[in-house]
Amino acid sequence: MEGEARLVITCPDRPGIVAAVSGFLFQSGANITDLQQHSTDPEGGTFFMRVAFDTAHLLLDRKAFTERFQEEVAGPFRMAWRLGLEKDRPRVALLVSRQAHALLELLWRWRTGELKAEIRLVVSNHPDHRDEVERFGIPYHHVPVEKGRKEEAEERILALLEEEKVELVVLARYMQILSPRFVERYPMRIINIHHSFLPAFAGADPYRQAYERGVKLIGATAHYVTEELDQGPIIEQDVVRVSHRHGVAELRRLGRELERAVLARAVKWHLEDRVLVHGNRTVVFSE
Ligand SMILES: Nc1nc2c(c(=O)[nH]1)N[C@@H](CN(C=O)c1ccc(C(=O)N[C@@H](CCC(=O)O)C(=O)O)cc1)CN2
Repeated sequence: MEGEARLVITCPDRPGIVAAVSGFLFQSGANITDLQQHSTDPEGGTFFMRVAFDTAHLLLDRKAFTERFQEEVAGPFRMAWRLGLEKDRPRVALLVSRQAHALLELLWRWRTGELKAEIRLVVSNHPDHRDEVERFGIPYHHVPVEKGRKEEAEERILALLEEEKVELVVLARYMQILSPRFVERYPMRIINIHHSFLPAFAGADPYRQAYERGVKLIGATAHYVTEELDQGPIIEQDVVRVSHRHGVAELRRLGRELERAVLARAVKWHLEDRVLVHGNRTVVFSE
């Protein structure tokens, strides 16, 4: 629904949370269209909820709604929460290196309206994809990463992200390890597609690792980026069967299909406020 709002909540589990939230929304004249919840342990665990509702009334006074919710519900239940509106368009940057399949998948899904975001720029350490990106009407910034001068390159990228007030960074096969300084600027707001079924084959060239191991499944993993390479909270994964008949090139071809779909689903769910992080795990509320 174009006019939908969603409250996303994390709090200590206890009786009465759903009643308090749904009661508040009822009193506010809102009609709940979807409500999903999860508790890590009803006896003193952590409670997660995503409730979607119409916003006809909310558009009248978003400030008053949020102030009242904080005072009447979030404060008493010690909730961490956020309010997202379907009409919001988070500002997104896409980073890419040589391989463009994941980038182009995101651009196509953005163009068709599936990804409800404002893609403000594409940044790459290679010049290869300028023409394709500019055909989508999106600025392309080539920021080469010279050996031993990664910090300078990151400074340039961070300046571009800040200038565009970027809220989400997507690594669409961007093959540079981000420094702790970069990562801490965007906590749980950098999504990477790793080309293996993590935790198997973290690091570089996972398809060759998979071939040499003789696996019968290969996969792709979309995760939030943390300082530790490929260790961040997993958002989405998928696999495909392979066999002795597949060489490394064929594994890469089959893997690219997975990478495109897995990253697109992860970005879509993040944009729709469906992903909550708890430690190094995620709670993902389904479509
Ligand atoms: N801080 C983080 N940065 C990045 C992560 C991450 O999880 N944390 N994921 C990677 C993506 N990636 C695998 O999915 C990956 C990218 C790059 C490398 C790597 O060894 N890069 C070398 C340079 C290689 C080159 O120049 O071609 C390096 O950065 O020194 C390993 C894994 C993205 N960043």
